[in-house]
Amino acid sequence: MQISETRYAIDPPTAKTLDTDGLRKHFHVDGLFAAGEIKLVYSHYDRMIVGSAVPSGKTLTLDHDDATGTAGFLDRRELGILNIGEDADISVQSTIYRVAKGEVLYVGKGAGPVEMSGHGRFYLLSTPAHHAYPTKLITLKDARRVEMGSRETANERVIIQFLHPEVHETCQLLMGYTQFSAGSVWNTMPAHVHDRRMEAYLYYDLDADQRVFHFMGKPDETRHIVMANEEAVISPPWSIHSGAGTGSYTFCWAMAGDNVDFIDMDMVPMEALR
Ligand SMILES: O=C[C@H](O)[C@@H](O)CC(=O)C(=O)O
Ligand SMILES: [Zn+2]
Repeated sequence: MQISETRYAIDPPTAKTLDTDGLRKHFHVDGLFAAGEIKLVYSHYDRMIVGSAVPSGKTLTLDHDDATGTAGFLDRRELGILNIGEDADISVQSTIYRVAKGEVLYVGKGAGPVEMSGHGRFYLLSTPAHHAYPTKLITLKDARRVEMGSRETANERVIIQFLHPEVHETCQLLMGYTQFSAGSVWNTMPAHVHDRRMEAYLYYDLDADQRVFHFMGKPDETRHIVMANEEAVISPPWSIHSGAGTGSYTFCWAMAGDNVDFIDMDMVPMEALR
């Protein structure tokens, strides 16, 4: 079953009036990774769709959703799929891709139905597309690694870039995940914004009894959202997106917008944060 939900784009003056429930209703995404289901959340920020598919040994097909107003889901969209579960198969245009945990399958515009099977836990990200780039399995070996942070500031981590112009060209979807050195728990601090691009995070590989405090908001009007394992959060283009975990975790980041320039960020000086 495919469940679609729409999240409208909230502006900064509205965001600052929201209480905990209001913030969660607009930005926090839970209930993903339900067994036997495809779940999709349609965000009006750059029309990114964030979702999941858990075939649970059967086959789930992503083919159509009324939300896109097209016959086929991928008629005018591209798709990135990250497997956070067991190695599993995805079939696109009669080719079967064996996707291991930590690998990303890019599916280009116009590729048709996507059949997911086995015991994968697939995280789905889709954005509008204007060109058909080839469908490709991107392995850890293909991905680009950028080391950041230090032990002293508890943010020693590696940013592993899968959908990035130097790895595999896409229309607007940029995607990868960040892993930490033992004991490092802070992501994306010093914080940044990029008003040209929105971003979505999925926190995973977090123990069930641990949480990540995810920070959002304009730099001078920050809020936090408490995140459990396998929960996602939508970051508006004007918002910081940073988090600190009470335990170890990995997170998948994905962006869409005007450019595909990963390093195009406006860094926020510490003294500007409030
Ligand atoms: O714009 C880039 C994104 O916020 C993330 O890639 C940041 C990140 O993975 C990190 O600092 O760990
Ligand atoms: Zn960012």
